[in-house]
Amino acid sequence: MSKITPMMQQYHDIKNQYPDAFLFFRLGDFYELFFDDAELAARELEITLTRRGKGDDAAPMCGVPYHSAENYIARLIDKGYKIAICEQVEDPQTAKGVVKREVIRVVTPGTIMEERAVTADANHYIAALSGMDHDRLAYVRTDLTTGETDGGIIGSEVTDIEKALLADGLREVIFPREELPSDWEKWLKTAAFTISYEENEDMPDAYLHLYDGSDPSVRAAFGRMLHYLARTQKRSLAHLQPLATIEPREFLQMDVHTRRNLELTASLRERKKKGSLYHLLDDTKTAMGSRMLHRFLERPLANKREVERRQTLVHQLVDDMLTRAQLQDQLKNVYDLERLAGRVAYGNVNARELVQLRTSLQQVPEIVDTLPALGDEGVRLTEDVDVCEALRERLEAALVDDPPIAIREGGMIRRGFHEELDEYREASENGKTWLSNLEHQEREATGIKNLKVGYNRVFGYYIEISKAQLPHAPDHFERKQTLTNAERFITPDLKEMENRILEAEEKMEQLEFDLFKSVREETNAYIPRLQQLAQMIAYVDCLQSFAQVSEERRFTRPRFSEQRTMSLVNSRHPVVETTLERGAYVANDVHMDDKREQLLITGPNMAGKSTYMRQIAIISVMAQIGCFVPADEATLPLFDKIFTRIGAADDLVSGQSTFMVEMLETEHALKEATANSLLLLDEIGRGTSTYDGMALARSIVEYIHGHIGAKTLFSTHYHELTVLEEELETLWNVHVRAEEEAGEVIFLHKVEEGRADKSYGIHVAQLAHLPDTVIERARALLDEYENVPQENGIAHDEQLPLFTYEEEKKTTRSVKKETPEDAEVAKQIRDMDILNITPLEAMQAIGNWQKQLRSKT
Ligand SMILES: Nc1ncnc2c1ncn2[C@@H]1O[C@H](COP(=O)(O)OP(=O)(O)OP(=O)(O)O)[C@@H](O)[C@H]1O
Repeated sequence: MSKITPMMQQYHDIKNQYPDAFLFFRLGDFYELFFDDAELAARELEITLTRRGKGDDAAPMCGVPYHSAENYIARLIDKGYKIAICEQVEDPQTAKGVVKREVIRVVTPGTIMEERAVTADANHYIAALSGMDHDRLAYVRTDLTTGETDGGIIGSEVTDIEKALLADGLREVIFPREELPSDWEKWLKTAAFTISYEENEDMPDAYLHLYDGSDPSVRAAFGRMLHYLARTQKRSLAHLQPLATIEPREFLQMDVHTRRNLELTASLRERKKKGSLYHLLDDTKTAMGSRMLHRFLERPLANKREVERRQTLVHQLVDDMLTRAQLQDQLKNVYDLERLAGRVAYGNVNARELVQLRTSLQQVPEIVDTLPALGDEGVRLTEDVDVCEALRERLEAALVDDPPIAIREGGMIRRGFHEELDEYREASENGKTWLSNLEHQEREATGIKNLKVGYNRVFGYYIEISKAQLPHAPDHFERKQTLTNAERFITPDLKEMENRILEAEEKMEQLEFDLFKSVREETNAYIPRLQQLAQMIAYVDCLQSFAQVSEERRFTRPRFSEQRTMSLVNSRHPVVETTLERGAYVANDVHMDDKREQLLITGPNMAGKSTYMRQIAIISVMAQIGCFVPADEATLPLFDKIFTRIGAADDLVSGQSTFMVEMLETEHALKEATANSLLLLDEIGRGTSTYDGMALARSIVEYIHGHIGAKTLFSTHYHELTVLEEELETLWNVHVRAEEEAGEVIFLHKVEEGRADKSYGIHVAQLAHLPDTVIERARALLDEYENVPQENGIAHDEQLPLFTYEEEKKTTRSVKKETPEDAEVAKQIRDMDILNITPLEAMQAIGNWQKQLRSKT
């Protein structure tokens, strides 16, 4: 380190302060990265790695041009990295020694503001936690682009955190640097967000007004957030909004699996908006409206008054098509006020964006005038909003209609706004007129027809004469530059005018920039009012979208039942319906009340059991966000929680056995559900042996019946369970009907009372084109099983022997005698600890058993 240059010393000093970020070190027109940063960035960004210096001291280096840095930064952020941006903070021309450099901002996944890195219709959250050592944990969540902040108290288990925080768009979480509970460590390893640390959790004085609650943990989490933001952003956070305390009881609670399973905001397989309920309901006209809809879906309400408030407006908007159309037109001209306000606070808004703000404000009075047509609720929305008229007028007076993006090159400020500016402008324009007259005059005076007046950066204004005409050049022309075919001259008058023009232009640009900054400052003072306006507009946009979609798709206004009755006539799954031809979806009724709390659903594979269950949950969610629902008539309980145990698509990733996950989720549901909850359990117990599975399924149903009383839909292939209807008072059998015609199964998708008479597994296998030999053999076996005489006296259908242990033993013996190889394989299967093996190990084990069994023939 002895020969280290002062600049590299400066680099190391700064880098040491930002060990967990790429240091973008400004050197002239480039940001350079060195050492490990350089090697990693070169790999991640696929840019060339070079070296600075020679021999052993040579430092690996790579760089990106500063004018395209935003792009590279966005790519690194996307991969979860942080970037400390280190600028030259003094003029290199006048600096003594090494130019002074400072980190002006640390860009992190949760704090990036740049337009290209944020999605218009999604929030991007950064969260902070506090109170890890207690059994209650506080969180605060902020979207820095819009300034929205919420928070509250949750339990300290991973599932609690997931429920509160793991919305789509969580990009970064700030922790204190202390021991974390061990199950957290495991969870964090698979986390899709960036982890950051901040120790200080004292609420900074400047922000005290943002939290008016009294909870010390929430205050601490908010303090942690603010310190982290201050440390990384190093600028005003004036656009942060007061913290909205989230009271879980006010909302319909769903865990992460449930939200994913129901495909509320993203499709299950591809995790895309398309195919989700969000996509279906989103006919919003503004990005703010679209983001609010997303938040509605993440947190449906459990507060009836609030739901009905939304419903009332949606109802009005459905009925009053004219007002709806008017609002839609008005909303189309409203830009993203929330993010514009954020950029104003951040000091990186440009004149074009302020014009967008102005255009939006010009729409507001019309929207405010339209809303009262929607009755009392419409009027209520217009109360307390400030239409920011003075700001609108100021922006109208100050800014031209189509300003450039650059803010230092003039062309932004309207004539008549500022006297001095107008004078400079006039001077510059007069000068230009003088110049264009000059060309004409000199042509006349000299008789040179192709004489030209031109401008270049090096020589300024000049008069150009072609070589052939040179002899006619008058004496007072001073020669300045010689080209191949022409000669360029200046005159004293020309130079004087040039000075006047350039001086005026330089002053003009500086003055325009100053004026722009002062207008931006003035806008700053309106931020809270703009945010409030943005909320109102987003709300109206969201509800008009509900109304539009409800009308187009023939949704109906649901009523809420105090008696916890659910009665749906001709209900549909709104998303599946759109994937089928018009009219192909089979609508179904649902009836549940306090005498009919659990429905046991049987029916063949592919009949539509899962769809029916999801449909009920989705309709409940739609009702609780204030939207109409896909049914002819709908009465619903106001649920407090929804639990689902459907499918296993995500389970493989977590490394846990599918059955274990199923049991963990069931445990969670049984512990948390109340009589006001909705439970969807799809084929519980199918992941273990028939005997085990059926026993578990039965005891779970009994438990829900006896201890919880939640509205429950339970689908099963264990037809034996249908006898429960006789034992459990509030449990009823329903089935999805299918018919057999000429050996083919026809799915009717119709849900009817009573149990299914038959399973159609082999038909479905046939539909899936399994080899004919397999199908025929299966049919023969089925016949054989079905014809085994019944001994144990249980009332059951034709399919039962397949699932009865005693029968299985019997039939197995009748088919083939057990060999020593069979016994050995059976022992290995019995001894296997399936909770502690990977899917790959399971595959290998099956492969071995196959080998053993095949070797005996
Ligand atoms: N009501 C309906 N009307 C029309 N088509 C439907 C209806 N319900 C389901 N379907 C169609 O049937 C397919 C299978 O439905 P679903 O997955 O719900 O069956 P399932 O009974 O749960 O099957 P499995 O027991 O194999 O899981 C769906 O993808 C859908 O295309």
